[in-house]
Amino acid sequence: MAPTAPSGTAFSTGPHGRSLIATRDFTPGSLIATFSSPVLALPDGPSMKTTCNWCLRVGSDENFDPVSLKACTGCKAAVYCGANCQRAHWKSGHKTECKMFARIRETTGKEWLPTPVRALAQVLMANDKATRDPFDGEDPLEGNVDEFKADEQVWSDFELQAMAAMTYSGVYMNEEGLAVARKYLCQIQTNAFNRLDADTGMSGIFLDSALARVNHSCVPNAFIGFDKRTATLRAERSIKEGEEITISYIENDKPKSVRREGLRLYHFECDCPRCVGDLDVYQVAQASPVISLNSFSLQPNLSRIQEPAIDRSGISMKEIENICKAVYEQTKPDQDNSIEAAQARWKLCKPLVKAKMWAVEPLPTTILLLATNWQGSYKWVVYALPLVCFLATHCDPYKLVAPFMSWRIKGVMIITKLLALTGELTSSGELAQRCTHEGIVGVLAMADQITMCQALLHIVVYQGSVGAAEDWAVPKEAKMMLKDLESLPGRENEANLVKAWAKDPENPEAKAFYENEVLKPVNTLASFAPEILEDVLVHGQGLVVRR
Ligand SMILES: C[S@@+](CC[C@H](N)C(=O)[O-])C[C@H]1O[C@@H](n2cnc3c(N)ncnc32)[C@H](O)[C@@H]1O
Repeated sequence: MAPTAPSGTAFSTGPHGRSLIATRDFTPGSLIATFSSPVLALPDGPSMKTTCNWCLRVGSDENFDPVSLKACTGCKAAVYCGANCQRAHWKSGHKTECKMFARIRETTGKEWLPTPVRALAQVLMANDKATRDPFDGEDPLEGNVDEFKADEQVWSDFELQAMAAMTYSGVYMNEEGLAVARKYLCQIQTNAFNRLDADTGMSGIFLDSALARVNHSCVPNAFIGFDKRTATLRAERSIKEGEEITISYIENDKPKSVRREGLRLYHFECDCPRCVGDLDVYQVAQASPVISLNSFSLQPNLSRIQEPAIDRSGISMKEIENICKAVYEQTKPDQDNSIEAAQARWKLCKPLVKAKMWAVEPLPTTILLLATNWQGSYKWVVYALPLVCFLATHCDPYKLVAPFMSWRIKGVMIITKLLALTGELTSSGELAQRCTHEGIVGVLAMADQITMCQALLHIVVYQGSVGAAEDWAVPKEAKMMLKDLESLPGRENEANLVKAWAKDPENPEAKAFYENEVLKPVNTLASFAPEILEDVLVHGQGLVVRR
């Protein structure tokens, strides 16, 4: 049973092997296809107890829409958000997997398996065509087996994983069986997507044999989103009929050597324009065909994206690569977001700071980690606001030019939530006690923070409607917050002005209103970020009072 190409697309073959091409035009943000019957869809091993093992919803309290999870009474290892999911998983293979997990607990005391081992065990134990054909059928998944074989370390890791999966699943072990199991692991590694949950950061793997035909580019024209057991493929920019559809398999805003390392297990040398020209994020952004979509965003000044205020003269791509390497060596494996770690990273990033190349990694991640740290701190939370305003105006629009990308939408939502907090602190008179930065206190005292929140929520709702799944939690939450704010008594006038702007943002009056009431305070707050970072990360003595 070979996979079929979704409507609006066709399979083809080209220089990068089999591929998916568009058979009609797609506009930026539009849905190309959904993939709801994956061959494999499972949470990462350690997340097995916190994620529904069928629909992959996360049961965390931090979620906007939390779910309670119940363990399977047989193995107690898999958990589900309801009886329907449990039944569906049972029918699709948990019946045999359940016995396997019970055996594992008896013999090892463990309640989960490493993700590739569990995925492989599921394939080995499956006896349905839908699961076996993608691996063994007429038109099997690419596995790059010979290339994997040439990598001694990976090949011996695969041997261990294959033996574990064969032992746990009770599949008879011999040399031939081991070779087959290793081939399956190569196919899983080559074709399964890391299913990152946009809201919780939890991950797992997702393998669909039609989606697996999509090749990689570091300047892709499409992107994948995940929602429960469904993957959605959307256009990141306009795609014309006949054009190959590409996605990025890795974080494509990193320097070339880091991208290469990320692609190592896919066994090809990327020949996209970003790699061939060794372009940085600013150069890629400058050439982006979706710059104009930013007119309804926090960076509506399109010339800032076309001609960024950076000074590339004092820093080479080689130096950027070296900074990246040094920072990653320091932070791996568990991205430490302490002040001390940020100070060490900041020191390494100094040439990027000097060049004002704020959007070049690892600078934005360094700022983000600090902002995330501060958001959870009573003492520092107010100072997180200038940092997230800075990220949304000076980093994100260059890293991801399309304003409907989930990362950009989330950045705007974080600003909104921090403004909701500072708004309360301002009206209770507490802000000046919580924040010694006179500039921040002054801007917030002058600003109408409710109006700012309303405008930002409109951006979240609109951009969410362009490029996200209808029931993605972030725009859903934004809609509810917007409704609450719009019903505040005595603010009808302000609410109407925001609504008029959201309806017709190009209207000169509406534009002036947005610039004065929203962009000006956001940009002023953002302008404090470099000095705050310098105070904390270089002088390390807390913040000095600034006007
Ligand atoms: C998920 S598969 C994509 C479909 C694949 N081309 C096929 O024929 O099945 C990933 C593999 O496709 C190939 N591939 C993907 N993107 C590529 C690119 N930009 N250049 C060369 N090969 C690529 C590599 O062999 C990679 O390991």
